[in-house]
This record gives sequence, structure tokens and C-alpha cells, in this order.
Amino acid sequence: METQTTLNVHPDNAVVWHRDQLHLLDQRYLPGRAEFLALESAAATAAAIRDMVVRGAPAIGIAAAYGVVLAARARFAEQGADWRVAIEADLAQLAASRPTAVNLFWALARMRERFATLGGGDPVPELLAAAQAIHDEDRAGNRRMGELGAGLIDEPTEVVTHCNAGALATGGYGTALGVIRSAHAAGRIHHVYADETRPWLQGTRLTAWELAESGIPVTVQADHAAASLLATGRIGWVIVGSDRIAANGDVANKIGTYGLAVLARHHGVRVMVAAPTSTIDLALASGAEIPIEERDAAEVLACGGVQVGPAGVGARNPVFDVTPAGLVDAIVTERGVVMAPDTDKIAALMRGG
Ligand SMILES: CSC[C@H]1O[C@H](OP(=O)(O)O)[C@H](O)[C@@H]1O
Repeated sequence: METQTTLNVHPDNAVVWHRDQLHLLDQRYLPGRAEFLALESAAATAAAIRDMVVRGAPAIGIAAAYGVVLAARARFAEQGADWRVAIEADLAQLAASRPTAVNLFWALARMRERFATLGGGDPVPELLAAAQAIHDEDRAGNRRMGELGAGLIDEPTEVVTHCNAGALATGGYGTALGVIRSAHAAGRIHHVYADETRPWLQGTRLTAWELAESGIPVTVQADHAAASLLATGRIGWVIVGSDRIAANGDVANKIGTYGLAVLARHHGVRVMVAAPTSTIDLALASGAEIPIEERDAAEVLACGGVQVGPAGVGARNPVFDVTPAGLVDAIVTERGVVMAPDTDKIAALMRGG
């Protein structure tokens, strides 16, 4: 883990442990306003995840892991050797922050597993090492996914992406944008069309910023413009991330992904989902069991923080949907690629087969 000497605003620095504090690049206002929030408690970390200061499945898990370190420091100071009992309330608060990204629960479970291995002294040094290992593994895995995903793109093409599955959503480099970065470097992607991704505009604000910073040609489009673009035949792949993948390969991702996948199949465009194996939830047989977060209706009735809908009108705001495995051509993970995913193939991947 590189030691952060300065908090420089960069997509790879969405989550930074710096001078014994957790620093989050506030993604609610990027790219216009770039500032870090410094957090010193699990409660503040849970609030930051809930309020989408930090967002993106792996980044949420990494932030929560550092939130456990903050909790352990406070509980050990208060309770001494009894910190393990008191900290459970903090883990529950972190687990309640957002329901869909399974990486949150995976990271909390991995941190809790370390509790049993610790002695009676200060748990912070070893728990900090555990959180940094989660962070470093995620960043390294994204590089590997980038190589594997780029290898699926057999000729130079243009692609569509949805939401932000970039460095900002992960420990660095990105999942879907990691594939795009690696494929662009290999000369296999020469243009990216980024869906704006209403209502939170992760595409317009975050993906466009990341790709522009990386020197990758990017064009933002209204979400519904993807259909006629796919009809042109110019697009080789739709490349997206994921928040939770069920045991049969069904994929939960940002709202709109399912419709994009239906359109892609209709127009013969392949769909690639890039996600670390920490996003795969073998406990869920299918996507029907994935909890889908509903956020405040006000997010739909506003744009860029400005109310645009009439007062008194209701709105629905599911922020994820589920794409059936049958519409996914490839799931790319750090352990390998699953083509035409199904339960047996996912199980073999997770066994290391
Ligand atoms: C690399 S996971 C990115 C994933 O998370 C996003 O959701 P949110 O911005 O609400 O956290 C979106 O589903 C991305 O594909």
C-alpha cells in the first residue's frame, strides 16, 4: 500500500487512509467540486456510504473495512479487551448503510474473521493491515481484469458503458473502466459512449471525468440514446460493472443496465460484466433474491440538485436492476472469465476450477 503523503484529487484516490484518518473523495459533487472528507468513526463512514460520498461496490467494501479500523480504535480505547463485543454495533451500522453491493458485507465478514486471530492488545495495527490488504487486492485484481477483458475484444471497436465502474468505484483503476483502460492501451477500444445514468449522473460526472483524465475519447449520451447507437452496428460491446452477481450469473447493476442488455442482444452487441469475485454471492441462487435499493424519490424529481418536477408528484427510484445471465456474454473477474455464465460455470470459477 503506497503511503499517501498528500491527498491529491485523482480517480484512484476515492478512498485513502492518511495520517490515521479515513479520507473519502466526495463523489457527490465531482467533477466541479473536488474535496476530501476526513472521517474518524464507523458512524461517519456508514453515513458517507449511505449518502454516496463514496459509491461503487468495491469502494464501499474498502471504505467499510477502514470504518472497522476506526471502530476498533474507538472501542479499544473505551472498553479495552472487551472491544470485540462493543464493535458489533458498529459493524451493524456499517452493514445497514446500503443493501445491494455485496462487497460491503464481504468486507465486513473478512474484517470480523480477523478478530479471532488477534491477541489482547491494541487491534488497530493488524486490522489496518487487513483493510489495506483488501484495498491492495482490489486494485491488483482490477489490473488483472483489465487484461482479461481486453483480451476478449478481438478487433478495434467502440463501446458503451453505463454508470461508473471506474477507479472511483473501486480501490483504483476500475472494473469496467479497467477493461476499457487496458483495451484502449492495446488499441482495441478507440471510443467510449458513456450513458449519463440518471438520476445520479455517475456517467456524465464521474465516468466522463475519469476517461478524459486518462486521455480516452469519451462521448456522453442520454441514457435512451444508447438504443439508436446500438442499431448503427458501430458498437462492439456494452461493458459494465456490477454490485452483486447471483450464483447463476444474474447481474445486479445500476438501473438501466437490464434495458441496455436487452437492446444489446437485440442488435447483436455483446455484453461484458467486469467484477471482482467479492461481488459474486453464491448464497443467492438467482437475481430474484438480490435486494434492490430504493432511494429518495427526490433524486428523480431533481437534476444536478435542482428540483425540476412539480411539487406533490410522486416518483419511484430503484437504483439497481437485475440482468438475467442469459443476456450476459461474459463475466470477467480477477480469477478468470466466464463466457455465457450459468450456475455450474460460476461455481467452477469460485472453486478455482
Ligand atoms: C465497480 S461497482 C460500480 C457499480 O456501482 C454503481 O452503483 P452506485 O454508484 O449506486 O454505487 C453502479 O451500479 C456501478 O456499476
